[in-house]
Amino acid sequence: MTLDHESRDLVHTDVHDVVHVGPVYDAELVDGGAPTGVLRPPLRHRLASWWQRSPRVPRAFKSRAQAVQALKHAVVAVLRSPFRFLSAVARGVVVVVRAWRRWVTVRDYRTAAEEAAKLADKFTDIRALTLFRWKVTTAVTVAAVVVMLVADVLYGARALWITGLAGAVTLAIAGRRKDGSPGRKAALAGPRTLTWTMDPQVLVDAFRDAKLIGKDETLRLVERATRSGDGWAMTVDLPATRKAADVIKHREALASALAVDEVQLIVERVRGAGGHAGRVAMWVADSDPYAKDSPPTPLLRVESWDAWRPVPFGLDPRDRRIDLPLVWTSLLIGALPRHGKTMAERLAAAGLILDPHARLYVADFKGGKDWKACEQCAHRFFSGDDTDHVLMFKAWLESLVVDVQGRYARMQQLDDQICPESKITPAISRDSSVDMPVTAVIIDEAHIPLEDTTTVEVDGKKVKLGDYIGDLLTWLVRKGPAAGIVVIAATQRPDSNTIPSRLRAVLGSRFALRVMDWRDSNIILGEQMNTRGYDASTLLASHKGVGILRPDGETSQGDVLAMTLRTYYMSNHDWQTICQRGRALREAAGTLTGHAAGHDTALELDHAAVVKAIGSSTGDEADMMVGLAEPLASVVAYLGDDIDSRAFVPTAELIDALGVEPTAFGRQMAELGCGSRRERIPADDGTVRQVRGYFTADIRAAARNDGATDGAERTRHRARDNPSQRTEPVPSAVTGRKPR
Ligand SMILES: Nc1ncnc2c1ncn2[C@@H]1O[C@H](COP(=O)(O)OP(=O)(O)OP(=O)(O)O)[C@@H](O)[C@H]1O
Repeated sequence: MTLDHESRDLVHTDVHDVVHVGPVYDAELVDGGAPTGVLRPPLRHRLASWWQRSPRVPRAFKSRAQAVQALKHAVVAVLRSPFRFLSAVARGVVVVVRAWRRWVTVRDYRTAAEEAAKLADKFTDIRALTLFRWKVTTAVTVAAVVVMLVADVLYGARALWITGLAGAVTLAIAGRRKDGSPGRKAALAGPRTLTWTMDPQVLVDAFRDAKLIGKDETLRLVERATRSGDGWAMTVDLPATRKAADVIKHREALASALAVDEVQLIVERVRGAGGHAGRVAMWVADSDPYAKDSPPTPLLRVESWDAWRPVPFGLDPRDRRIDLPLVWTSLLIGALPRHGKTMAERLAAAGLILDPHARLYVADFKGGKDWKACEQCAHRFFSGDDTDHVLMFKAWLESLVVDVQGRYARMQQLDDQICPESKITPAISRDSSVDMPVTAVIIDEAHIPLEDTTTVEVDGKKVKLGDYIGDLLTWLVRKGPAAGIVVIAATQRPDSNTIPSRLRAVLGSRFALRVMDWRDSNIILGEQMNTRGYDASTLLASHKGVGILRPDGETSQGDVLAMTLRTYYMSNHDWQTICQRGRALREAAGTLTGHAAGHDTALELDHAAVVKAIGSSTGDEADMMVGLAEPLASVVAYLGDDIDSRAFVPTAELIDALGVEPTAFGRQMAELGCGSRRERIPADDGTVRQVRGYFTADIRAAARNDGATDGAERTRHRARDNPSQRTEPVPSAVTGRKPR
C-alpha cells in the first residue's frame, strides 16, 4: 500500500457545528510486489541464527555454558593426560612383545602347517626359521645397545632421553585405545562407575554389554557428560534402527553395565523438535535419588490455587517439579498399604481445596483421621466403611450422574462464545449462575464400596451394590470430565476383581506406588507397562511416596508416557492449614455449601433417569456365576471383568492364582467344555512366547452352557467318581473378594 497524499479534513455535522477530526489519509492499493528486504532480519541476526544452528560450528562456541563445560573437559583431559600416556605405553609394550613373540615363534607358518596337517614335514624348516629369528633378535638387541652406548659417549644423556621418549611415543601409539587393543577388556575390570563420564568409549562398551547396540555399532555423542543436579547428564544418539524405547525397557541391564543401582539411572527419550526415536537422555545420580526427605508441598506458600492449573505433585529424581493436571481427567492411585497413597491423594486434593470455586465430595472409606480436616470445606463428606456409608456414596454418585446430565443440557443453551465446545471452561466453572463448578469426587480405599456384596434393587432388578457403584463410577469417569467432574480414587487392592476393567479403562491418570508384583502394577498403570520399563513392584519398600506416574496429557516435564517421582511431603499440620485456608477462601467467595455449611440435605433423585443414563450392565457376572461348577466358577470369579477385556489367559496364571493341581484342573475344565489351547503372547522380556491357556470366549461359552445345566448335579457326580481329584473352592483371599 502506498500513501498518495495526506490531507486534513473537516466533517460538517451541522451547518453551524464544525468538528475537527484530525488527519485523514487517502490511500490506494498498488501492486508493488512482495516487500523484499523490508522484513528480512538484519545480517547480524541471520549470522547469529546460522551460527547457533550450524552443525559445523562446535558446540563449545555456541553458548557460554557450553564453552565453560568444554573448558572443564579440556582441563580434565590435560590433568589426565600423563596417566593416559603411561597406560598407553604399557599397552604398547604388550602389543610389541606379543607381535615379537608371534614373529619369533613363526606362528603364522606353524598355524598354516598345522591346518594342512603337515607340521611334521615342516618341523625342520620351522625350527630353522625360529633359530634364525632368535639370532636376528639377538643381533638387533646387541646392535641397539651398542648404538646407544656410542651415542651416550658422543652426545651424553640427552641422546638416551630423546631415544627413550621417541620409543615411548611409538609404544603409546601402538597401545592407544582402539577396538581390539590388547588389555582393553580386563577379565576382572575395576569399578566402571563414572568412568563413562570421562571416556565415552566406556559408555559405548556398556551399551554393547547390555546388548542395546551390536558389536560393530557405536553411539553418537549429542551432549557430553555434564554435571546436572546431583548427577551426570548425557545425551546420545543410538545407531539407526535402534530405539530409545528399548533402552528404557532394558534400563536395568544398562545400569548393571554401568555399575550403578538401577534407581540411580534415569533414561528418557528426547521428544519434540530436538529429539527423535533414537535419541536418549541419560542421567546418573551420584547416590539413590529417592533416599532423601521430600520437601513440603509448594501449595503451602500460596494463598489460593486455580483448580485449572496442574497441581504440584512431586519431584522427579533430578529434583524437577512435576505438576499434575486434574481437570478434564481423573486419577487412580494404587499401592500396598502404608506406602503413601493417602499422601498422594491429599496432594492432588489440596490444589482443589485451595480453589474456592471447586466443589468437593470426600468419601473416606478408611475411616481414620486422614481426611477429617477437609470436612470444613467439603460439599459432601463422610468417614467410615459401613454399608450405610456405601449406600450414602451410591446416593452421591446417582446425584452426580443427574448433575452431569443437567450440565450437558445447560451447556447446549449457552451461546458459542461462552461455551465453544461441549466442555466446561474456567469461566463457566466460576460462574455461579450456571452452577457448573469443578467438582472433585475423592475416594480413599475405593475397593471397599466396589467390593460391597449387599443386594440392592436397581430398576426392579436385584444387583450387588459394589457392581452398581462400579457402573455409576464408570459412567461418571467417562462422561464427567468434560462437565467438570474429577474423580480421584485411591486403593490398596488394585486387583482385577476389585477395580473393574471397564472402570480402569477410562481412568485417565494413574499413579502406582509400590505394589506386590508386575500384574498389580499393570492393573494400575495399564497393560504391558512392565514390558515398557515401568513396573511399580521394583520400587523399594524404603522409598515412601515414590511411585510411577502415568499422566493423562502433558505434565510440566512435557509429553511423556510415564515417569518415576517422589511426592511432596504434607504433614498433618500442613494439611490442616491448607484445609483451613480452603474454608476461609470459600467463606470469602460465598461458595461454602453442603456439609461444610451445615446443609447435609437428603438427596432427591430420579432413580429411573440414573438407570437409563448408565445403561445398567450390572449383574451379568453374577448371573453367569449362578450354578457354575468348579473349577469354572473359580476361573470366572478370578477373571472378574477381565473376562470381557482379555482375550486369553495362560494356564500357568490360573494355576498360580487358584492354587489348584494342574492335571486335575485341565481335565475338569475340559469336561466342562473348555479345553486349553496354544497361543502366542508377549513375554516380560519383550519376546513372543507360545503358551498353553484358555481363550476367554471359550470360558464364557462354557460358563453359559454350564450355568444352563444343573451344575450342582454334575459336581456331585464328579466328586463321587473321583474324590481324590476334587478341586477345592477358591478361598476369598485368592479371588480377592472380601467376605462381608
Ligand atoms: N513423599 C513422602 N515422603 C516421605 N514420607 C512419606 C511420603 N509419602 C508418604 N510418606 C509416609 O508414608 C507413610 C504412609 O503414608 P500414607 O498414610 O499416605 O500411606 P497409605 O498407603 O495411604 O497407607 P494406608 O494403606 O494405611 O492407607 C506415612 O508415614 C507417610 O508419612
